[in-house]
Amino acid sequence: MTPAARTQAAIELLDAIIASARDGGPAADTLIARYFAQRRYAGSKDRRAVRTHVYDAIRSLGERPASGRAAMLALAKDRPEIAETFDGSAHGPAPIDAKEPAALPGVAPAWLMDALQRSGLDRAQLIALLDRAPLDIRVNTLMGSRDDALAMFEGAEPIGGTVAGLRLPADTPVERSPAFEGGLIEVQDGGSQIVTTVAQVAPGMTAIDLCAGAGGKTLSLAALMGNDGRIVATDTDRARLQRLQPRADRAGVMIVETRLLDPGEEAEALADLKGAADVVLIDAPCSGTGTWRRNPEARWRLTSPRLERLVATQARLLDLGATLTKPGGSITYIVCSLLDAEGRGQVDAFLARHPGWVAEAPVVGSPHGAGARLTPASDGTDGFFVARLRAA
Ligand SMILES: C[S@@+](CC[C@H](N)C(=O)[O-])C[C@H]1O[C@@H](n2cnc3c(N)ncnc32)[C@H](O)[C@@H]1O
Repeated sequence: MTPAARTQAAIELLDAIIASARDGGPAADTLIARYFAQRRYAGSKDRRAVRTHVYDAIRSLGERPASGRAAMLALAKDRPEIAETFDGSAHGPAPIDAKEPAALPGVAPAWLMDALQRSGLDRAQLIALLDRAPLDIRVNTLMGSRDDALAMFEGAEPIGGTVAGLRLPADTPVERSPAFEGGLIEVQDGGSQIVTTVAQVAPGMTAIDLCAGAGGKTLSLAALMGNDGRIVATDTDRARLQRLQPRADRAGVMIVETRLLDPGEEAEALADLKGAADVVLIDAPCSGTGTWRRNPEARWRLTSPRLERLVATQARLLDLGATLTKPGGSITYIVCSLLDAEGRGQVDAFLARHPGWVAEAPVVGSPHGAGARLTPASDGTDGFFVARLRAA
């Protein structure tokens, strides 16, 4: 592909990503994969270059742009080599008209910037939300040690604050490595590993991972429990939950059972586990403002009504967690968002609704309200809020 054709491809992809963000369609990565699956003539260098254009544009624009062309015009303003590709050639974009509007640079939509600033993030922390995420893995201590894995990956470095985390050079082909195929490692952000330790699970416990998804944190819990005890992993998303068991098998995890929940009828499906859990982990569905490093277009998707629905679901899941916890047991509440409505405020509201419960300050990240927070700027991880709650 010529440089102009690469710019045109980025414009087309950005049009699809903008529409998908507006209409609740697939993620940018999925759309990029589909686009190139239909264009086999594009080589790996073309694909990489187009992808870089697309993500550079997404990262640089806070508000959802009007079109892919407006987004690429914004990039072209500071990058003469991109401006030159608007050359009207056969497969390239039409020349730039001086009066054409370009999208405006920014970190996030104005309403979200306000909400994040009110949640205590300063400008440097806001900008760091859009850094490029590093490649982190968790060593499965059921299969081997961190030193075993260190020896298998050139340039690997332990992640501070984790017991089994390693940071790898970008582009390390992790999923094709023998360590991955043999279950010694999983791809997992260092922050995810750190917040899971707040649950303080131990061998022999009964844990409920209420929003287990495909099991990233479930497998962490199982390793921390030494594969001894019981973990009930639940979710309302069948496709995600179905991915958990094969991952558990690969990781040698024997103590997990999965249970699919119907939205709104979670309590009925868990009636037999009332008061049974030493630990309930609630890795709640959230706006994902802490994971923009990986999904920067997510900030074009979020709306205020969607955030309100998420906050209501989180409150309902916390109340359900309280019924599942045994006397003296605890809830660990996690969101990969830095909005107080989903974190600090959510926990304050829980404590007000449940006078018998107290918050125990987690010893990770920085204290934030009754919990703690990790941020890309301060911790070099995705952004998280985590709190540990116990029936007094
Ligand atoms: C942040 S993700 C969980 C990620 C997962 N724990 C991990 O570490 O990979 C939140 C999950 O909550 C699930 N969820 C949404 N509503 C739910 C509900 N009412 N009950 C249980 N899970 C729900 C979503 O399907 C999603 O998988």
